[in-house]
Amino acid sequence: MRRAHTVEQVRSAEADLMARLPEGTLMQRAAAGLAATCARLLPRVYGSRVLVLAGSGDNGGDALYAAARLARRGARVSAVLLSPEKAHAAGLAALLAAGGRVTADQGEFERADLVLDGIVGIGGRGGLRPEAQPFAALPRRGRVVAVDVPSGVDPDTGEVPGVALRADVTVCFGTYKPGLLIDPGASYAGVLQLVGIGLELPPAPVAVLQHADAAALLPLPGAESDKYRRGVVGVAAGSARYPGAAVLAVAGALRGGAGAVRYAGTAAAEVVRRFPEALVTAGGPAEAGRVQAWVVGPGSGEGVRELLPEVLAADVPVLVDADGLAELARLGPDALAGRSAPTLLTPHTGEEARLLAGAEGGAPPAADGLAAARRATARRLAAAYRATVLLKGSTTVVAEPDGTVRVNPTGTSWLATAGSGDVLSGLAGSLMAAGLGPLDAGAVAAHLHGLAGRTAAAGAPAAALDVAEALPEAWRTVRSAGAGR
Ligand SMILES: NC(=O)C1=CN([C@@H]2O[C@H](COP(=O)(O)OP(=O)(O)OC[C@H]3O[C@@H](n4cnc5c(N)ncnc54)[C@H](OP(=O)(O)O)[C@@H]3O)[C@@H](O)[C@H]2O)[C@@H](O)CC1
Ligand SMILES: Nc1ncnc2c1ncn2[C@@H]1O[C@H](COP(=O)(O)OP(=O)(O)O)[C@@H](O)[C@H]1O
Ligand SMILES: [K+]
Repeated sequence: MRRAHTVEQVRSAEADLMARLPEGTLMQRAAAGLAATCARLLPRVYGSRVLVLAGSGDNGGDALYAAARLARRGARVSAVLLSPEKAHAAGLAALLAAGGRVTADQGEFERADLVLDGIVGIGGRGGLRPEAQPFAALPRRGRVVAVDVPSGVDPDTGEVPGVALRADVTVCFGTYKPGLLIDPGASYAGVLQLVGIGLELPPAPVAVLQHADAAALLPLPGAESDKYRRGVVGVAAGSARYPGAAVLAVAGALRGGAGAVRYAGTAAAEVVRRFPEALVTAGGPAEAGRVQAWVVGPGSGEGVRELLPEVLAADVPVLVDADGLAELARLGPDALAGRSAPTLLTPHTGEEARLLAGAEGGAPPAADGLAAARRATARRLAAAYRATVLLKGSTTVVAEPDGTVRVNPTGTSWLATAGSGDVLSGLAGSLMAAGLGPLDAGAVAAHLHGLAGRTAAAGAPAAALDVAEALPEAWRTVRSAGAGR
């Protein structure tokens, strides 16, 4: 699991540790790890051109000390001081003593084999200041290594409020920061490299599943399993007008680990024609038979008005998507008040805006603003509805009402294709029926769905059904990393 901590948590852990260690120890640990990564990125250190962009704080100090280490190994290092009078004095002295020099020539950025972005780290607020902005637009020959955080990215939220410097690699200290894992910030961070500096940290508020974590959560049949014990998922989706959504949700549900898929609704004929293994009824959910979780809403159309309350009244986990979310926004959070089983809501930002308006009153907030602050708004929505929220889009965020967040970076923008969300709902509902809680089900579903999107697209457009058909391959990829399960 990749775990991320907030700036406040990092500062507090840092203060505890610094009180016990000689001054400067942490910065030396950080600089040593940073220099080692830089050395690995260069074909050889001796003779390489390294440029340091150093801001006014300890982030600049880390970069200057690391550069001094590279200079001692023969690198040709220069430093641009963005606030010369406030540059980290000891770090600068170390660099100069190792043969580095100060420059004001921005052209060195383009000629460098490696650039160290030490402009600003976890002390940064707002985008790059004017004196640093030109670097973001310059062509580059070498690689840019961000120190702790790409400068201009909000470390806690991943927001990029102005201009930020795009990195090829980010070397972060002590723990990942949420802004490195959540878009748009994540897309500026490149490859992440964690350097341990000995911090003792509290439980992480944000985590990202790795393949092995997802593998450990996958519901696998045991020797004694039968289809009912594996869990049965019910899908109440589609309508005469939108039968395809039912087919796609069932396609996802069949690849989610439940032992059987029941479908209830007016698209029963289309579903069974495409998937003879589905157990279908053209009636309502009450006629479907027992299930361990319901998926409701994709393509349900106006019928959702009767459907949603009926499904929500069932004492099993329920996933609400698409038209179900529009209806829930109309009813407001009270519609979930009587439920004791988990509820998982799977909005994109447009649906999220309507749900927030349904809870908080007023007009729906602008979707652009919600997309830029994904962690905060997913948590706000989860708290308002007291339900787990899976916010779709570039990096999917799964948030619990208590504020716990998992983010998923496995997806690709090729998934932005009609119907791929229906596949995701079927998949996540199936995982809930197989026994996963809503946070795990949402995170594992997003993980598998993202991988399947990559396999299905592989550089060319993929249709939603292709994504569903690539899910078994995603399971195998995840399981092969899960050490023999
Ligand atoms: N925590 C740890 O465990 C360890 C932390 N370590 C390192 O320390 C780093 C944090 O250092 P830090 O606290 O000195 O803050 P930092 O990010 O350098 O900013 C400093 C100043 O920059 C300014 N500024 C603000 N916004 C700006 C902007 N947008 N663009 C430009 N400038 C901006 C503002 O000053 P101002 O100019 O406003 O006076 C602010 O006070 C951390 O990221 C890690 O690298 C490691 O050494 C070891 C252990
Ligand atoms: N830019 C993107 N990067 C990664 N994944 C994306 C992006 N845009 C959309 N997706 C994913 O594609 C799926 C689209 O779902 P949704 O918007 O509900 O579409 P539909 O309603 O047509 O099925 C979601 O899983 C979402 O996370
Ligand atoms: K930085």
